[in-house]
Amino acid sequence: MPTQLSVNLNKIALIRNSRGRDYPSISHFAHLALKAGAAGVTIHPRPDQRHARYSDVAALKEVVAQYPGTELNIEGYPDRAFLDVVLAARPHQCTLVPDEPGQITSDHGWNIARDLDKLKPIVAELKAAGIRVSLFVDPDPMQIVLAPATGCDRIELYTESFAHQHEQDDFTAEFARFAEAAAAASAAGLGINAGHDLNLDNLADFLVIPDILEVSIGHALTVEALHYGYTETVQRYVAILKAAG
Ligand SMILES: CC(=O)[C@@H](O)[C@H](O)COP(=O)(O)O
Ligand SMILES: NCC(=O)COP(=O)(O)O
Repeated sequence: MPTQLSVNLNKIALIRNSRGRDYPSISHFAHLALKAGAAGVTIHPRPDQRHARYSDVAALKEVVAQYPGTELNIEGYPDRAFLDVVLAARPHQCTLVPDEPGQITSDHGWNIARDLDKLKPIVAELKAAGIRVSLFVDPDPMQIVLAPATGCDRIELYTESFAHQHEQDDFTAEFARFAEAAAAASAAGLGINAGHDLNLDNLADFLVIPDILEVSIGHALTVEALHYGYTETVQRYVAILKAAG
C-alpha cells in the first residue's frame, strides 16, 4: 500500500483564528482534502490553541466519519486537557509530541530513555480507548529501539533536518540517517510515520525510504495551495505517494 497522506489543518485554523469567526472553516478544508484523495487529516491543538482548537477535534471526527477508510490524527503534548479531548473524541490515531507550551513549532522528538515511565501510562490509557498511538521522535535509533517499551504502535520521524538538507541540495548523509532510523523502527516492530517540513519538492526523495506508512503535511502544503489551489495541491501529493509505490 502506498504511503498515506494526512493533511495537517493547523494553518487553516491559524487563518481562521485571525478574524474571530469560522472563516475559513477547517471542516470545509478537511472535506476538500479528503475529496482530493488524502487518507486523513491531522490537527495539533497546542495549549494556547493558537491555531487548532480542542473544539475542532470533535468537528473533524464528524467530517472524517463521512469518508469511509479515512483517519483523524490528533497530535499534541499529553497534558490532561489534551488527553481528555482525545479520549472523548477517540480519533484513529494520537501522535504524542514533547513540545513545551511556548514553542513556535515542534522542533524535537521524545527522550524516551528519560520519559519512559511518564509515557507508559499515557500510551496505555489511549490504547485502552482503542486509539493507535504514535510517538514523535528524532531519527535516533538509540531512542527508537526504546519505543516499544512505551506500548506505542508507531513512531513519527521528525523530518525537519531532512527537509533542511534537501533545501541545501546536500541530503545524502541525512537521508542515510533517516534510513537507519527507519530500519531500527521496522526491526523493533514499529509502524513508521513521518512529518514536519515535508513538501512537494522533497517528498519523493524522502519516500525512497521503505515502509513509511503515513506522512502528515500541512505548513508547506498550505503555502503551495496559494499557488496551485488546495484541491490540486493535495492531488499532487497523492500522485507523488502513488508514484513512490
Ligand atoms: C509535530 C509536527 O511536527 C507538526 O505536526 C506540528 O503540528 C507543527 O505544528 P505547527 O503547525 O504549530 O508548526
Ligand atoms: N506531524 C507533522 C505534521 O502534522 C505537519 O507538519 P508540517 O507539514 O506542518 O511541517
